[in-house]
Amino acid sequence: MEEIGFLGMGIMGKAMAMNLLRNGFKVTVWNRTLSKCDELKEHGASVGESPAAVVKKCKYTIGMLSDPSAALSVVFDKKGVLEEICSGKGYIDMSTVDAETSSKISEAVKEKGGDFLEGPVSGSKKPAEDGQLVILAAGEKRLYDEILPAFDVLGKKSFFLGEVGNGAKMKLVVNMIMGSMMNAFSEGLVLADKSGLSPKTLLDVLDLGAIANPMFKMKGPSMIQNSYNPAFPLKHQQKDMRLALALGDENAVSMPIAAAANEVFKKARSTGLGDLDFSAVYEIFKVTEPSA
Ligand SMILES: NC(=O)C1=CN([C@@H]2O[C@H](COP(=O)(O)OP(=O)(O)OC[C@H]3O[C@@H](n4cnc5c(N)ncnc54)[C@H](OP(=O)(O)O)[C@@H]3O)[C@@H](O)[C@H]2O)C=CC1
Ligand SMILES: O=CC(=O)O
Repeated sequence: MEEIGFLGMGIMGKAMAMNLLRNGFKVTVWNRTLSKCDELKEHGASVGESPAAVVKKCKYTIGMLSDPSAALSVVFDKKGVLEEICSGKGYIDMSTVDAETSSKISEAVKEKGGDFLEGPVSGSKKPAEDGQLVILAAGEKRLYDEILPAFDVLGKKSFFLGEVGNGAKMKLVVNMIMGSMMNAFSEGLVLADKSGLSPKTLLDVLDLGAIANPMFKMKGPSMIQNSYNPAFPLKHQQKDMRLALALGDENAVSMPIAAAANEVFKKARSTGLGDLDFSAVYEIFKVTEPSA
């Protein structure tokens, strides 16, 4: 397969690029904070000096950026993707963004003759390291077919969902549910504790019943030890709730549960928990109001 460019060496980008390298792909990486490319370089990656330089060198370039403004910035800014994208090249944005952001990027790339695919992923740091992501692609089907060998390394399953925006929307729906679940889970852990039950026993009970799931199983034990090493940063989960609520607004869908969960994530961000794992929202539920 052709050399792959990779923009964004955050938690996910680094794990994904490393995985491609491990599986024999030639990879050229770029990150705004250049030092985050060092480890990749030690494992055989080349380093590009700008997104434009990476796109110039590679037939396919993947972006994995924090949010809509970062995703737009690497494409539209000086020395961005648009300066070098052209016919015969493809840009694949795997960041979690809204459909409007994705469409803006798609239109600009297509105007230059390039192909565009969105491919947000479900699954966190560990699935990214293990090539077990779920890829929610949409956009140019030809590019999807061409990039599939790389997707097969990055993920356990890829979906092609049709027109640009459908991948973004699917990802936001999934993360809206996940964020609401994390709030309910946190509330339950606190309720168990305050009513004299063992949170650890609650985890065991949950894991044997109909609402057992990998997220409770993976996050629960570290949460009850107040440990929130970031796999999925809380600030990104709050961004996803915000974007999902906007999607609800557009479609006149009432979302009281997600809206309440978003408020708690906002509170967590405002108290300095944004860079911790999203499970740190548990800390907000633990705070007891002073009695009158
Ligand atoms: N972590 C997870 O479990 C998952 C995350 N996602 C999504 O994947 C995306 C990346 O997440 P994750 O890796 O965790 O995030 P990180 O915060 O670890 O990394 C964010 C990346 O975006 C870059 N960035 C931020 N702002 C800009 C900017 N203005 N210009 C250029 N680059 C910028 C950062 O560069 P710098 O190093 O210079 O700050 C960094 O490379 C997000 O959209 C997230 O919602 C999806 C599934 C799971
Ligand atoms: O977006 C986060 C995830 O775990 O999926």
